Amino acid sequence: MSTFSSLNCPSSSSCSRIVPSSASSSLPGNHQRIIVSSIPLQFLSKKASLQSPRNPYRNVVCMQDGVVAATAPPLSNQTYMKKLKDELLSIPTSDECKDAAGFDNNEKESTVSITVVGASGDLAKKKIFPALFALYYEDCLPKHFTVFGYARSKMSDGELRNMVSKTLTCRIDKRENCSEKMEQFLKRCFFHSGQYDSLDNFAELDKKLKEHEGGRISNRLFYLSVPPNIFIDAVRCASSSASSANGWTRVIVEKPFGRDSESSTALTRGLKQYLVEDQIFRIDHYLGKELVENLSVLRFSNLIFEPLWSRQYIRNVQLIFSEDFGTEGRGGYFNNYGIIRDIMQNHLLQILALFAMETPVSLDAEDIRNEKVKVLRSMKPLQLGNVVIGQYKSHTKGEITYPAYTDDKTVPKDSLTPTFAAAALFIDNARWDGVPFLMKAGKALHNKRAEIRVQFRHVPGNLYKRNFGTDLDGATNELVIRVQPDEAIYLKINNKVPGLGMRLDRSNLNLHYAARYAKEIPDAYERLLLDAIEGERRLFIRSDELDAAWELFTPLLKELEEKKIIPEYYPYGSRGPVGAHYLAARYNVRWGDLGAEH
Ligand SMILES: NC(=O)C1=CN([C@@H]2O[C@H](COP(=O)(O)OP(=O)(O)OC[C@H]3O[C@@H](n4cnc5c(N)ncnc54)[C@H](OP(=O)(O)O)[C@@H]3O)[C@@H](O)[C@H]2O)C=CC1
Ligand SMILES: O=C1O[C@H](COP(=O)(O)O)[C@@H](O)[C@H](O)[C@H]1O
Repeated sequence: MSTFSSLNCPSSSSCSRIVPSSASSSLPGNHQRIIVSSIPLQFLSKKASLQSPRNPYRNVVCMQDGVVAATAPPLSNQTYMKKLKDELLSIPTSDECKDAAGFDNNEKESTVSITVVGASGDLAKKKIFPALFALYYEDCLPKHFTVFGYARSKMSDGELRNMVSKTLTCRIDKRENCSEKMEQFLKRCFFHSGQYDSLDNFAELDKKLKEHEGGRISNRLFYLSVPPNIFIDAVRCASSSASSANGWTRVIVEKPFGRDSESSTALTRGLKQYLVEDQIFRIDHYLGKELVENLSVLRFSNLIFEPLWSRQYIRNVQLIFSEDFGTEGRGGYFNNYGIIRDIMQNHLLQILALFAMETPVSLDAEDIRNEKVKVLRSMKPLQLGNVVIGQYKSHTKGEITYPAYTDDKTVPKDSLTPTFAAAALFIDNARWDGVPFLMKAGKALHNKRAEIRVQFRHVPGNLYKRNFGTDLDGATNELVIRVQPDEAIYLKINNKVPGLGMRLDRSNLNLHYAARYAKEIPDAYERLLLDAIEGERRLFIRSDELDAAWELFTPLLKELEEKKIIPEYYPYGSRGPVGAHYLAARYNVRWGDLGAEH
């Protein structure tokens, strides 16, 4: 354990001398600041009156006796520790611990304005406003913040509030002051109607933002929740007419980031005419999901997994996404993209990269993203022969007839767009050579699920071989990380059935989140919005990652379209095309989600 303390500091802002020490010394106002590395937060926070709104990597706690402390994660390098120390020392010594926790030194003088561009749309209503409210409800937003909705639709502030209020919920419903909090939150929400390509309309927005900022340092976050063809216009106008003059300006960009390498490069080039890379936050909401974030913790903070994490012990890895509903309502968008672009090229590939990367130098965003890029660049572009595509067709079950994909009025009757795909990918590096990474994603299947399955090799010279019968594959260990629903991590092991005989069965060592943790899991958008406000880029996609991801998929996507490959049709609500089984069988793999007990 390394402990640091600040010595002889006349005031917090002039504090610059930090020496490693086993104990911290006092600061004016009976406050002390210590940074402790590699100590789980619960040991520090026993006496805590308030824990930082976030995050495991920058925990700042305020203790009742006035001690302000931060934990640094294991693996933190010197640069990270230095940054953390500087940050901690810049926290004002004030009795208002709350203000100090997690926010920057200028909290009292600065504001954050969040503008949701496309505020009248589906994503804004469904995800963005509710996530912002949840952050407010949890006291995670800075003291001075304003939310602006921006869209072409005409709406008054009251109408926006009315629209937003319909989708707000109190995630932690035991709190009594929920409706009061909603009222307070809605009072911070405003609307400005304007065109996405109008410098004047954004200048009007700027004027309104300034009125709310009241002369404080202004930090501005624009969330582009509009169709992709509008991204560049909106960024041009926001950056030219409504950038912050004295604080930061950041832009969250929603997927799709293009539809192939060329269009993605053009989009990046377009954005970079007006923004630098550090201002662009490309969101992939799967990176904000609790169990995806936990992947690195599981792997790098437990001795038992990392030594097994290679071709030596792992037979195959499966990344599975399924939804039990079709593209209802989004057919117009979906038909131009298809499931490979919608889910595989981003969500599943991001999970794969996190899963397979080498240990990063530190938990800094750049170190993690560097490792992810290396994985992506070590992969071979996908071959048509390693892919199966499908499309759902109508199916009648009892009284109910479920529609075919092409029954959607916004989808052409002869559409070949895949709503299902399975693929085998390979990473050409020393750790993963020859290990199939199988992906499967589909809409209108029999269940809704996202999971990672790791199937281990056979036990060499297994003494209990004869107890397993002929199905040796069925007896190998499997680690399942269920991202959703009903989050869980379980490991399938072989176990002796209690009794006088020697019968083995398969059991699960099961970490079931609902049973283990009382706290509800935050929505991915909450985590990502807070990260963007805090300038934490770890969970956002860097442009070179995006380029590498498109390079893997673009040749295949072109070939599918040029050759007009016909998808295998599967009934709505089924387990998908049988072709997916043949693809897996080619690599001696069985899909783990389709077994008798999974
Ligand atoms: N909805 C979802 O679940 C998800 C969406 N996304 C992405 O997020 C972004 C927003 O999605 P979503 O809210 O569904 O999109 P919408 O189609 O609902 O569009 C959002 C808003 O943009 C404006 N708009 C729509 N079409 C046009 C157009 N052709 N020209 C100008 N303005 C238009 C409309 O506002 P107005 O007319 O008032 O200006 C609309 O309310 C998209 O990039 C989408 O791909 C990503 C993941 C999931
Ligand atoms: O990005 C997308 O994700 C959703 C699934 O997200 P989830 O968090 O509900 O699992 C998917 O329905 C949509 O097609 C896709 O664009």
